[in-house]
Amino acid sequence: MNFNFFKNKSVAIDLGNSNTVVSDAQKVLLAQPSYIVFDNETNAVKAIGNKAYSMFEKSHEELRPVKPLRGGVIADYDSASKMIREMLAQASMQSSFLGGYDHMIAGIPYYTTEVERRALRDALGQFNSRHSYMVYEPLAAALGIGLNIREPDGKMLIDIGGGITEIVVISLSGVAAFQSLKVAGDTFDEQIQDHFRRAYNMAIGLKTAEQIKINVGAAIDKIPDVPQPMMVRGKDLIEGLPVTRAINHSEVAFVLEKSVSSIEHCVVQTLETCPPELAADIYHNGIHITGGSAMLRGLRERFEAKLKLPVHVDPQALLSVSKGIAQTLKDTKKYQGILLQ
Ligand SMILES: Nc1ncnc2c1ncn2[C@@H]1O[C@H](COP(=O)(O)OP(=O)(O)OP(=O)(O)O)[C@@H](O)[C@H]1O
Repeated sequence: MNFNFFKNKSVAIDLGNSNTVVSDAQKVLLAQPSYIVFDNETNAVKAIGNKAYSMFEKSHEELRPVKPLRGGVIADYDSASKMIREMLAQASMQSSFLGGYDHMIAGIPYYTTEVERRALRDALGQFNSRHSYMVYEPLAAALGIGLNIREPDGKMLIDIGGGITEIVVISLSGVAAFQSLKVAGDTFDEQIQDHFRRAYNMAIGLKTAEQIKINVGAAIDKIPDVPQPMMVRGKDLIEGLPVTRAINHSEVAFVLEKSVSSIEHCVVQTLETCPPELAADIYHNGIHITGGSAMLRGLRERFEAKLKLPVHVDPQALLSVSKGIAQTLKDTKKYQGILLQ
């Protein structure tokens, strides 16, 4: 007999704008795009995660693809709840025979309204869990990259995800200064898509725009490892015919300039509003960047040149939040101070 079946399980959920990561205290159980596809007529769930993402922008009227989160928070409650349920099931995190989960901890952006927090709380409430908590994502990310957030030592963390960028100064398990802006990976994709339309009368999908960003995207022109230009396929808006066109990293850097400089501006503002003792710590510790969009080429070099500070990019930028939440699962007593009801 499997005795684990009788033991309550605990689960960490990083419900992101672009990706959802489900883990237990030890390991990642599932990491998939935050997408769900419904049957338009019956409202049944047709696909979630990778499969749903592959159907995006390629479906027909019988299917309804939904991206339930926008700007890092739940925008479509019903779809988000169903997506979480299906993902937990896929991650083999069905509740135990004896009834539900022990702990459920989910990440939430630092800058959220009470209504947005309630949406996540309610989505977790559908499960029978003895304790459910939320934790601010930038604090979880800091834990995930191995920073000691409890000591009286200022640490600046920039989390650039899909829908939101959060810049926080952490000390004594709390946030001493912060800025949040809804400019992140999705904005980059939209700007690339828009550029093709305006400059070349060429329509491309958002998934293609994301591929361009990942393959040849950059935050500056002068980068150490220059990628090969990418051939992009799309549709000519005037003739309606398929066309291809090459794009290189310099052009993408030009397109992303406005968004990247708005993030940079917020980092400067956060440093300006930061108490002097903590600013001195940051000058010593440097800045940590995480979240999937931290992997944009040249971002580190650009921030270092602008801020004259060491900048560390997290090598596991897509997983820092989930690793941090998993750490709080391991010892909920120790982290009680950062767990929100
Ligand atoms: N190599 C890369 N270069 C640039 N961007 C990347 C790269 N890899 C992934 N991304 C982008 O990272 C973003 C997803 O990051 P992440 O999973 O941290 O966000 P999220 O947690 O889902 O979003 P949020 O924190 O806003 O809720 C996407 O926009 C994706 O295109």
